[in-house]
Amino acid sequence: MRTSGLIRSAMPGLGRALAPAGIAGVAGELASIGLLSTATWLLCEAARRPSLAVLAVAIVGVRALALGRGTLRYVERLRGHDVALRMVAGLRGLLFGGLVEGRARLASGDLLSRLVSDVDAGQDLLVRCLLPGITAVGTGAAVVTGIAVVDPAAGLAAAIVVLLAWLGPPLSAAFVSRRTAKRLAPLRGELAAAVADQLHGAADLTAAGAWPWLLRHTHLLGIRLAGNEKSAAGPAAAGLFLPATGAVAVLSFTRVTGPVAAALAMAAFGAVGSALPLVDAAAYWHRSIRSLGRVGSLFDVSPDEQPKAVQGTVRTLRLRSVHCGYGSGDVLSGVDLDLWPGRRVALVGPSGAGKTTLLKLIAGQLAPTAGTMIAGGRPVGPADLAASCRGVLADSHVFHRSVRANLLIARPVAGDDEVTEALHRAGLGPWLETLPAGLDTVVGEDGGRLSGGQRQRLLLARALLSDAPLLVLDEPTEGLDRATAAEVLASIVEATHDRALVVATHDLDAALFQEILDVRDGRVVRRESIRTG
Ligand SMILES: Nc1ncnc2c1ncn2[C@@H]1O[C@H](COP(=O)(O)OP(=O)(O)OP(=O)(O)O)[C@@H](O)[C@H]1O
Repeated sequence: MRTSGLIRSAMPGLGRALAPAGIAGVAGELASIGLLSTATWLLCEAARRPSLAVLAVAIVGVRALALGRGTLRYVERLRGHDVALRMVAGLRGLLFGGLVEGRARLASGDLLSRLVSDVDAGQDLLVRCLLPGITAVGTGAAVVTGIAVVDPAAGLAAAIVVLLAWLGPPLSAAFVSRRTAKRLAPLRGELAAAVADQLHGAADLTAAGAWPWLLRHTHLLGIRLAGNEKSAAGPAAAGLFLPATGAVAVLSFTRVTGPVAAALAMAAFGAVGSALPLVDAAAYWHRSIRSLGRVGSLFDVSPDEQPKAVQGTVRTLRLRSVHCGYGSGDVLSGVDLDLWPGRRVALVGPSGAGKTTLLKLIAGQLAPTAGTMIAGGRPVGPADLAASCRGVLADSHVFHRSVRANLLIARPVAGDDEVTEALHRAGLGPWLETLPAGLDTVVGEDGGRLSGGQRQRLLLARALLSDAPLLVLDEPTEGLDRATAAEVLASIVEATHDRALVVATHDLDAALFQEILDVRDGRVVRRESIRTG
């Protein structure tokens, strides 16, 4: 999806919503420049000892402008951030809605943290780019017009410097930031990794006496980073001379003299100064547009990946000659598999053979690169499978919430008795009885307060509680002793007699399955059908 379309969908009527903030921004900046000019005029005029009445008007003007400046800036910040936060909320809603409905997908390399910061970049685009842009252009145009009304020659001089300030430093900042961004990002990453190494490996470094080497490496990285950041700040530093240039240009060309000339010079100083935030805006513009482009690309789901009009959920699945991988070549080649309610299939084979990859394909987490996937006589895509399949996979997440909340994610309407039964079936009954807070026990970030085996079985209980017709389990009894593992697996098979079950295991109890697929190097090399009673 294009960035402009993404923004329009996330926040319809953005222009209208942003207008009050833009107007307040320009008015606030004009009040600030008016204050500077009036105060300058007042000081110069006071030296001539005019009547008190003349000065009194200017003094009231200064007070009013000072009050107006603060109030208008407050309104601009309030309105601007309100619109920006609403837009970010809209972007999140759009993205999560798209993910749920299969109109968007996360590429496998998308880290959650990057996704969050990419969405937040929408806020920067409004608050740090668009609003400063509107304020700078509106203020500059209004002040130059004002100066030209008093003295056209001074107006022309001011216009040239203002134009220079609008274009020169921002364009060179955009150019420099584009060039340095390529060097800065890896340098920052390297520095962060070196600092993390020092923190986590402190004991080993001390024991090995390797501190001096790593400290020197970190120090050199810091120096290189500072050097690059300094050159990135060049255009902003050069821009600081421009306001004074504007004032001098007006004083050089104006035909008016005395306090009015000083006031005009200060007005030009302020108008050029109002363009300085454009330097930051230009740097942020590039970054924000790239971030939003990445968010938009998540919506570029090919027609094959979009949910098809399958009637109901996928209950039977036929894979024929399916190939699939992680973007750098196929891991699975030419896999055939048939699933239907009550079908129990075991995947066996050496580590790295492709068992998990096949489970991810069935769960709709990976798209096939070739072959067909048919359900109910129609072709289906990953989104259809994702809606019909639950399971236990290595990257399944445990939420920092209670045991109950972690299970109810699978079926929010389930009662406590069903939740407890699922936990018992997954072999967590004895553990549950030891918990003082029972189902209300909070399990820690990603199940950090659970042992590896307990975490795995909590995920298993969640999958069992769901009413998904397809279940995929990756080593569901890992970490259990043989007797308990056999008991848990038998209980799973009994609980899922009306669904299709695919289990990847290194610890096979053949009697529980109807078909065993031996996977090696991404191919099914042997297929054994077990006759069950
Ligand atoms: N996220 C990934 N990105 C790229 N390659 C991957 C990814 N996950 C797995 N692979 C590769 O795919 C191949 C199959 O891995 P997979 O996890 O499916 O094997 P497995 O049979 O489940 O192994 P194990 O029994 O150890 O879990 C391996 O060569 C692995 O390196």
